[in-house]
Amino acid sequence: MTTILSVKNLKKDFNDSGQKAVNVLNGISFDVEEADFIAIMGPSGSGKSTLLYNISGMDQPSSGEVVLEGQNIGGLNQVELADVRLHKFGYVFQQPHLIPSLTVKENIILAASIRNKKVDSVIDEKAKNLMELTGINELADRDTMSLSGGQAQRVSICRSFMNDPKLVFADEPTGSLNSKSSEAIMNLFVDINQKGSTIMIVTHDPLVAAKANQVWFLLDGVLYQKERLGPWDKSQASVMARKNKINDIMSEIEV
Ligand SMILES: Nc1ncnc2c1ncn2[C@@H]1O[C@H](COP(=O)(O)OP(=O)(O)OP(=O)(O)O)[C@@H](O)[C@H]1O
Repeated sequence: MTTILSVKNLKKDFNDSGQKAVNVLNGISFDVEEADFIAIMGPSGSGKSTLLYNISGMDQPSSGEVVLEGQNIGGLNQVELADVRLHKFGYVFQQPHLIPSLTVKENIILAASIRNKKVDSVIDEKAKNLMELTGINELADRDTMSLSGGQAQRVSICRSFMNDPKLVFADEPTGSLNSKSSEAIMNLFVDINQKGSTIMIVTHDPLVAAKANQVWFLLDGVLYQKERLGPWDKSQASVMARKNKINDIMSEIEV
């Protein structure tokens, strides 16, 4: 197994206008291995999104280390960090944040085109393959304002995979979708993970978390429990067993 990301004694405090510091992450350590698919769960306010932002270069931890492929990204300047975000990480948020004046395909290739300074055939081919994989190739020239929530989220997933990210971070990617679209998006993540991508996803939904290989539970800013679920198996019995296991742990920590 190859470790991609190593997090050591990560702490995050927020200081609100001179008031007492709020300790949100209280010393979290873990390793993420290549092709892991990790769901992060925990009660509201336990620090899930804060953890995701602080390990993905979107925010600066108060202390501790985030080591990506042997490099401590805390030691990077803003330009170097932006480079890591652009080339090594992919992001999917609850809201897809697409650019309304661009088509589906233009949204997908924008960052890659800026990086390469032109739209070359490699970028074009890559976008086509991703649209094919996510089932939106027929929407390539569509105005993004006319997309359903599930379609828009597929566009944002394609966009996040254009740079072949080492690690994809997703914060409640199904949070604004109905259950059918949510399941389709999660099946897509399973598919992508089975092709070798490494994924960390924050969710409140046990059915969403059930598709991951591991579920990590946060409580009061510490990693309370890591549960290995193993490879995804879509049989009804397996789905129910995974969901029940997750619910049991959640009810234990939500008391
Ligand atoms: N920028 C900030 N300034 C001050 N406090 C913050 C900031 N961001 C988050 N917090 C606080 O940190 C705590 C954890 O927030 P976070 O959003 O990480 O929790 P969460 O587990 O993702 O919650 P939820 O499930 O409700 O989305 C909360 O008490 C929140 O108010």
